[in-house]
Amino acid sequence: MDRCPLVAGNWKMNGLIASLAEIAAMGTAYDLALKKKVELIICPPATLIGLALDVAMLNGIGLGGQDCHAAESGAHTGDISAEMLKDAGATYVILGHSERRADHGETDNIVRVKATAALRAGLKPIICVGETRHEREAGEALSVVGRQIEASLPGDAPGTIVVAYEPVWAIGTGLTPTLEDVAQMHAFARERIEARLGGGKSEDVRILYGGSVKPANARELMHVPNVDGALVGGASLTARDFMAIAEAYR
Ligand SMILES: O=C(CO)COP(=O)(O)O
Repeated sequence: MDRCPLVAGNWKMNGLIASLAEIAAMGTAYDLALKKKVELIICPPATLIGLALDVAMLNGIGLGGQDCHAAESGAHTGDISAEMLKDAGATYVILGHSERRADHGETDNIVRVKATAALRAGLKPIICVGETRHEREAGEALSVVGRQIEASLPGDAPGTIVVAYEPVWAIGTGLTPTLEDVAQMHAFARERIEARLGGGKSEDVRILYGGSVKPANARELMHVPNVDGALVGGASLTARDFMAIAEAYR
């Protein structure tokens, strides 16, 4: 088992050309010693991927998209294919984020088909799963996430895929699960990923925690067993906060 931790910034629908200065500042703080400890990527809005490429590459920071269409090209106004993201310079793509599941009705089936498209294009999918507050309170968190893993991951996916556990109630709220709950969920997720992919591949799959990761809680969350990094929303918008989170791995 040799999983390099991954800290990924999800900028969601935030970021203008001026925001590229934050990526440049992240690069300044991402020194050689830290590069050996943790991989960093930023998933800006698609409008910025091409523009961010030079500054990101120069600094060893990767880029990802936030969604893709299942088809390679065609009559799908407003959509972007995995091949287009790859062409623009992305190496990852976030899929099945709870905001897309809620805003765009994305089901596990849709997420799985998109993940297959991402792999076809040579992108690493970051597949998001996580229970709602209602589901957690009903004692269904594990079963919901187990089902999402089973149905959202392509069964033949390689160990290079990434899974992000993001409890919906922890996103943008400042709330986080207890460290015990995170440990339980991540261990369970790895079991379910193994059941889905087989062949010991789950040992290579990085399982990120997401939901109100901040500089103040990053260190303890990132050191929970089976937590292989973070998917960061709000705190990824500034170099100061994002790099303070990455420092948890120094
Ligand atoms: O949804 C998230 C990342 O994908 C988490 O967002 P916050 O870090 O803002 O809670």
